[in-house]
Amino acid sequence: MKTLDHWIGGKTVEGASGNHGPVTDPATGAQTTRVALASAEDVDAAVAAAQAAYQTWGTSSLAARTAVLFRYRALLDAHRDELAALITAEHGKVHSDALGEVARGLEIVELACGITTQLKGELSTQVSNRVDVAAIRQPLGVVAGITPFNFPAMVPMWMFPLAIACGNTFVLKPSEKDPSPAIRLAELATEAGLPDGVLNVVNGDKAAVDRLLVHPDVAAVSFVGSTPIARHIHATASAHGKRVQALGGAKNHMLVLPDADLDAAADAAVSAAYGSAGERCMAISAVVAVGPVGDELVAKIRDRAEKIKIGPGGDPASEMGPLITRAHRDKVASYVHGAAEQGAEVVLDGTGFTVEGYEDGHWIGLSLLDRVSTDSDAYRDEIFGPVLCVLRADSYEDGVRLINESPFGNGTAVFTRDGGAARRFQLEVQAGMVGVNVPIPVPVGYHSFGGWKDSLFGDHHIYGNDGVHFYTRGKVVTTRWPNPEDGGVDLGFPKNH
Ligand SMILES: NC(=O)c1ccc[n+]([C@@H]2O[C@H](COP(=O)([O-])OP(=O)(O)OC[C@H]3O[C@@H](n4cnc5c(N)ncnc54)[C@H](O)[C@@H]3O)[C@@H](O)[C@H]2O)c1
Repeated sequence: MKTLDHWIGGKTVEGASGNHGPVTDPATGAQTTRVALASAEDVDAAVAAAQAAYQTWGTSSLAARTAVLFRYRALLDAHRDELAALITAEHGKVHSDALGEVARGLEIVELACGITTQLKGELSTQVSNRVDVAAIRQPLGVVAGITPFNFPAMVPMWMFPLAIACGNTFVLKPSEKDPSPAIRLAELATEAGLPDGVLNVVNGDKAAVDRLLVHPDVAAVSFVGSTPIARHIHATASAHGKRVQALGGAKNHMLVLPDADLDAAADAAVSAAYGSAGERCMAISAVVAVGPVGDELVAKIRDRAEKIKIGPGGDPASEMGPLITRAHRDKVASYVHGAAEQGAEVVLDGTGFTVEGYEDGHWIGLSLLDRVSTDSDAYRDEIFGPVLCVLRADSYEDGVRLINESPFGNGTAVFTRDGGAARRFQLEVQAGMVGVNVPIPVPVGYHSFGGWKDSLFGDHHIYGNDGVHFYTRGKVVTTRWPNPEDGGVDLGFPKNH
């Protein structure tokens, strides 16, 4: 069995606590790895390494940082398959989804290479009185990143490449359920020439996070995970004077208007609801069908969903893998059973499903629930599994009201051919990311990623321009140059200008 330790100061470090937790292969249910669970002492060692590295990295040139990031990008590119295999082995998602995850993470590394241009600052020269005003952005120091299990490579890559491009050093605490990709990302960063201590990984659970949140040398915390933990992280780290961005959970809706292309809407609903077994913060988990199209849409979704092949992520024939843990699988199943008791029509029931030869895996099939009550737990809670709820609305207004009543506000989409309705939806819906005729509106390019309401605590979305602002702070330097007789330059404008 593999043992996974911490990565501190550019090398593997065994935990002082000696405590370990299990990592299982979700397809077999068998433990494959024992992962170190950090004590406060281990966290302190990682923060100390990051703080020491910051003394030089924080003032290194933008060109030097960018050069490392370019080399890192090339190394990651060469290790796509290896990283994807690590993801599949511990998370369970199918290899093609794991490759897609690595590709998305790589995009952010590329953005980090380019985004350092935003750090060049602005200068305004008030030549008349020999005053220069320079607005610059500087790094914060040591940043802690705490990440969820569902994108064990991509979410860390949303954070540390940009944070270190901005001159910070980083301590990452990945999910204890699938920690190997994060350790590999750190090893490759060292191989690319990142100085020791700039990126550190402490493995562990709540105890490690508790220490990071109060550590006096941690300047900022980036968190991605569930809403209750995001709320707690934001409150605790803020109370200890840290800058915090905490992205939470979601219940993403898709509004299907009567004029929509129903085949396109059904394709989108199926890929967005059941892709990666629904373990995505951008998964569509509620479709709101407006007017008479509901029955036809449900039939189209059912026909497509029934064809999805479920199996081990490493099998190229599999289109959907298992869930992360057995306990999570059982919880998802209980939502399906509860919805039926609370009046939903169960069109597809994925509970009780198993894969021959892999009976101990964390399997569940696809569930499709129609006419779900807005009071039911299946509708109100984030299920984070392959369960799609369908609701009916009488009108566009009725549908948008329903969506806006959700406490979550991560992503949402509308399917329609009516440009006016689409535009109205973009403006009226309460969510951080909105799609028109697209299943999952994940921003790319220099745009940032983040939600509204209970899907985000803190002011900044992640990566993109918001990321640069989060990982830096502004400083304005005003300089009055000496009098001409002291060697200054006076271009002859009135002295009182
Ligand atoms: N908004 C987004 O961009 C986004 C992206 C991906 C995942 N998510 C959300 O993440 C969740 C799934 O991931 P998860 O189950 O790993 O989330 P989680 O909240 O259980 O765990 C996230 C991280 O917090 C740590 N943690 C857990 N409990 C803690 C506690 N009590 N105190 C301190 N730290 C604690 C975990 O070790 C992990 O590193 C879903 O809710 C999903 O929507 C959100």
